Amino acid sequence: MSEVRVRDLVFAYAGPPVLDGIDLDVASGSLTSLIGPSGCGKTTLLRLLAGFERPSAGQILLGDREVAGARFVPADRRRIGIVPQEGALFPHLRVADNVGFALPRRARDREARIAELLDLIGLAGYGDRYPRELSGGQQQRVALARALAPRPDVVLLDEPFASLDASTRHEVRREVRRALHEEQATALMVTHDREEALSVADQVVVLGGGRVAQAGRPEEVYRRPATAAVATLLGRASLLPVLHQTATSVVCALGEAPVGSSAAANGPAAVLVRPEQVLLTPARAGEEAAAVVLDAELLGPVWRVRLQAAEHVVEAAVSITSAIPEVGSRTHTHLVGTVHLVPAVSRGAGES
Ligand SMILES: Nc1ncnc2c1ncn2[C@@H]1O[C@H](COP(=O)(O)OP(=O)(O)OP(=O)(O)O)[C@@H](O)[C@H]1O
Repeated sequence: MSEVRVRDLVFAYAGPPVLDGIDLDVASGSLTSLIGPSGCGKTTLLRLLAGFERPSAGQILLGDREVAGARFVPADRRRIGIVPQEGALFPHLRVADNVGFALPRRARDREARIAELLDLIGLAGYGDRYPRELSGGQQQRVALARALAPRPDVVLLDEPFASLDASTRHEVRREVRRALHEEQATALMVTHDREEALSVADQVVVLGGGRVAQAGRPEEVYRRPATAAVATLLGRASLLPVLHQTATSVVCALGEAPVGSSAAANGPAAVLVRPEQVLLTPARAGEEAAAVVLDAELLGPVWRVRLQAAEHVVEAAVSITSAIPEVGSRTHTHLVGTVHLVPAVSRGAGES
């Protein structure tokens, strides 16, 4: 499998550029998830990588091979495997023939490769079935096997789990990740789902405004987002003004916390507070406290508690095993661990 390199890629359909200077690296044998607001150009970028569109400017390299730039290699000569959202299998072909579709009919190792892939996706023995006899999750695994069969240089997955229900989704994405790793596939996956983007990938790339807003390891982009927009795209977040700052700590409406990192070295900053960082201690009768409980919503393992702290509404995640904070009650707040600072945006713009 090859690494993918994209340099200063520009693309426009008819009006202004949808992609306006994309730089991207995907290491050989790794999985990158691509996430961004709706309409930011994720699918367009996949189409450019696949060779379905020609860039207006810039370069795409698969390994050492330039496929777009000074020259243009068409889609059928790029050695790229594609896993679309759903409905990708040929309904009239059995599972084995779907998997072997891109393998030459007379190839000596055709049957062995099909068997190997069915085994890889946990569907050994399903080769004689038709797609309609499989569940949605099994169909998506077959679509992956079909994309991997000819040992492509790169695999592109366009929201491959979007049509699956929540419980199947978890299992199928774990399976797909394992299969991609076992095949040492270089893969790029578009997703709308922040949890999916963070949980399956070696690298998360966030698109916004036609460019790469941030690229990094999942934990890095979640914990140390470059901007308020990246922070809120990847998880629940409150962005609070800095009330006071020393060399090592900040004070905000929820109290004081040490600063762990900052993406706002050159200007005004906001404090990024994730719900899981906010610890609540109910105030005793008559005691002054920083926040008032507005409401609480059960999400399963945690309560999502909304608090009013000064003029800000802030979210806290309270474990189901703790006491439920009473609506209207006052509570002390404590920030767990260090906080990260992002460049301040106009009020309300980055809150979720
Ligand atoms: N064939 C097309 N012709 C003209 N404009 C298009 C075409 N396809 C997409 N666009 C526009 O290009 C922009 C990017 O679309 P794209 O589908 O790549 O975004 P996306 O990030 O994948 O969106 P979503 O998350 O909603 O699937 C959008 O504004 C879209 O309306």
